Amino acid sequence: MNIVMTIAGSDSGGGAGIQADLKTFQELDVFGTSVITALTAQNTLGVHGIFPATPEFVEQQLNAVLDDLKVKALKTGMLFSKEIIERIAKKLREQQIQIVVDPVMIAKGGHALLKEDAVQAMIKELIPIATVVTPNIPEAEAITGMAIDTEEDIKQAAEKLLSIGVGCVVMKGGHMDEPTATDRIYFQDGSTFQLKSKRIHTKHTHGTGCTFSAAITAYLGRGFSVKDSIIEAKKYVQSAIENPLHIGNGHGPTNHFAHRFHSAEVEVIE
Ligand SMILES: Nc1ncnc2c1ncn2[C@@H]1O[C@H](COP(=O)(O)OP(=O)(O)OP(=O)(O)O)[C@@H](O)[C@H]1O
Ligand SMILES: Cc1ncc(COP(=O)(O)O)c(N)n1
Repeated sequence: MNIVMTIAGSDSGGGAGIQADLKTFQELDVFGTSVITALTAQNTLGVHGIFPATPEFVEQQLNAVLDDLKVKALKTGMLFSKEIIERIAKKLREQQIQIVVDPVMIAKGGHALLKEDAVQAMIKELIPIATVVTPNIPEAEAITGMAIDTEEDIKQAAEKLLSIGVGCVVMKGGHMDEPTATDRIYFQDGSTFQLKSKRIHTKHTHGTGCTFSAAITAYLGRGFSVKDSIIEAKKYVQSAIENPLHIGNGHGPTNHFAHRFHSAEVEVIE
């Protein structure tokens, strides 16, 4: 059995964070373990409160899992503070685990999930040891300090991220004003490709980023290449967005059952 891990925040509403990650892991046939950085009181309408774990307790969870279980790949999501990032990075530097960093900063409803002073710690400590980083456009802007409006801006921002040391950058296009949902992928060796799918006009996109990065992690844990993991993860998230569950009164969650009966079309452009 392939074991993977998520280091993220809990979403009581079940749509994002740890809950989205573990559902994705289960659906994609890997054994999911978790390190919870913070509890959020949250539903599809927004975040009502955050109760962070102490950095010491985050480290205790991480040690408990890693001392016993052979984790092949892991993802990080909501990390909340610089102290938590520093603890996690110190431990992960000693491990041989493929790391997917989803640099979660702000929830769909606008609530901050990462303290402002933690962005620098993410850049210095975590991104350099990551296999893949998956920023959306606002996150890429916060990390690189540049405004991103055009395709050329996306390429330049990706190059800045690669210069920090990460192996592969997935610039997610969910926030771009484009008729398709296009993700642009850049590798250290200069190779690049795009993943294009139909843009779904829906408000039910709570947890799309979490689901996508968890799916990449699941496929890495199963031994897929980085490129194939990203392609398969895009298919999983596309079918989860195309078949919304229509639950809750706000931004409803992605549908983790969808891939069982619906295979989504994703165009790979080399
Ligand atoms: N409306 C949409 N239709 C189709 N695909 C979408 C749509 N919105 C986002 N995606 C896809 O979902 C994945 C996640 O991208 P997105 O930009 O939503 O991440 P995110 O903003 O980090 O998500 P979250 O807000 O959940 O953290 C990407 O593959 C993106 O292309
Ligand atoms: C615990 C947690 N982690 C991540 C997100 C981001 O997801 P979204 O941007 O869809 O709100 C969230 N809302 N809550």
